[in-house]
This record gives sequence, C-alpha cells and structure tokens, in this order.
Amino acid sequence: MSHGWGYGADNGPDTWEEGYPIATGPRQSPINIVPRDAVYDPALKPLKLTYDPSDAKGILNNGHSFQVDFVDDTDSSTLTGGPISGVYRLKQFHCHWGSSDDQGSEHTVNGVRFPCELHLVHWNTKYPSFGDAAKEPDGLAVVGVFLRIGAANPRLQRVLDSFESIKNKGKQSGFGDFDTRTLLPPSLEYWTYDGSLTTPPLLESVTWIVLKQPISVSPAQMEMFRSLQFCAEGEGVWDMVDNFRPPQPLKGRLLRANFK
Ligand SMILES: Cc1ccnc(S(N)(=O)=O)n1
Ligand SMILES: [Zn+2]
Repeated sequence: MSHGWGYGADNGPDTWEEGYPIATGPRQSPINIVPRDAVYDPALKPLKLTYDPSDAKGILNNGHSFQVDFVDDTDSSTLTGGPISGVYRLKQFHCHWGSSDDQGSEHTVNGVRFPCELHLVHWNTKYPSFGDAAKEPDGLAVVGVFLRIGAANPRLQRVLDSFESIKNKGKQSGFGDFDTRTLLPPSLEYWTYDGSLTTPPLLESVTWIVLKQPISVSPAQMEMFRSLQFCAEGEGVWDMVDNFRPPQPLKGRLLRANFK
C-alpha cells in the first residue's frame, strides 16, 4: 500500500514534488521572512478578526496535525481588512511544531525558527465553499501566529487539554464555545505575501498574513503538543513532531508590512 505524504524520511517535504508538482511552483509557502526586505505599505488596512465562540465545532487528529473546525455557513466568524478584499470565513485552525523547542515553525524570521506556529485558515466567500476557494489565487487567507517559549498560555490550555481524546490519527471530539480571538497577540501588526498551502495539495491560493508579535507557550505545554501521534490507534507509536515544511524560495515575490 503506497503511504500518503507525511513528514517522515520517505514521505516528507522533499518527496512531495512527486505527487504534487506545484511543490516547486512560483508562490510556495512557507518563506523565510527578512524584515529588512519587507516594504511598508501604508495602503494596507488593519486586520479585522470577528470570531463567534459558538462557531467552534470539533477537534480532530488528521494524521498531520490537530485541527479545530468551525461552522462556516454564515458570516459569524470572519476575517476582513488587512491585505484582502471582501469577507473570508474561518474554517479551521491548526499548528505545526518541533521535536525540540529550537524548531517547529514553518515561517522563519531572519532564519530564526520558533517552537510552534498557529495557522488560522479562512476562505473567500466570493466562492461557494472552502473547497472551491482553495483552487483560486485569492481563495484563502491564513493568519500565522508564532509561539515562543515563555509563560504558560492559559488560553491555549483548553486546546491542549483536549489532546488526550484525539491522541491518534482519525480521532475527533466535540470542541464548542471557544473564543479564537483569545489566541491572538495584543498587536495585529503583520507581514503579508502571496503563497500556498504548506501541506499537500500545496495549492497556490493563500494570502499569507503573518503576525509580527508571538504568543507565549511553556515548555510543558510544548510537550503536550508532542503527545499527539501521527499514527492511528494500534498502529504503533510515532510521536507527532516536526510536522513543518521548511522555507521555500521567494522567487521574486514582494513581502509587505503594515508597520514601519
Ligand atoms: C487547510 C489547510 C490545508 C493544507 N495546508 C494548510 S496551511 N498549513 O497552509 O495552513 N491549511
Ligand atoms: Zn498550517
């Protein structure tokens, strides 16, 4: 049985091009963010993130990460402003993290890797669904938030506490009444560039919005991320760690900032 893509030695990011030739396309993600090369754009609007806690639906171990899924049949949890036009609905959030605190994020800043990176995935409501939007160059907008080692993050703890019920691939559980806004840092200053999904199908449909200010996570909390498993129950032990794609070539793309 041919196994799918993953983060192992024989199915990791360097092999993805075999099944997904777009892996070497012109607008792949993540990238290394070099703040000195970012162009301040005064026309960039502030981000407006409006999330209804009652839209949180469930949490799933999809075999690559965990994801918290949201009801997205109304405009109750949306992203507007920033570099995008129109209304984008929150679909899910997930994270990427390392086997140790010195790696884990997908985007890097001046080559610096963070232990974890949170992705809030939104889709453009000019298209009928997430799946349709994901095929369009302006279809998705992902807000990236870096996590840095520091004090324990109480707002993250609710997510981490649910991990024991989704330890293995395919496990899911209810996850309601969660205010996603509480995961964001005080400052919403951001970098933005045109990119892609960072996991297959690597579709080049993402407007990336990476927040400059990290949120905190404690070493003990990082160990809880590492308690998840890539494999299904009864299929052995394979800690879910290092589920990140390394930075990809910028290929002439413009990196903008909404701050000086
Ligand atoms: C929903 C989804 C699929 C694949 N990749 C991503 S990501 N890591 O670019 O946010 N999100
Ligand atoms: Zn992601």
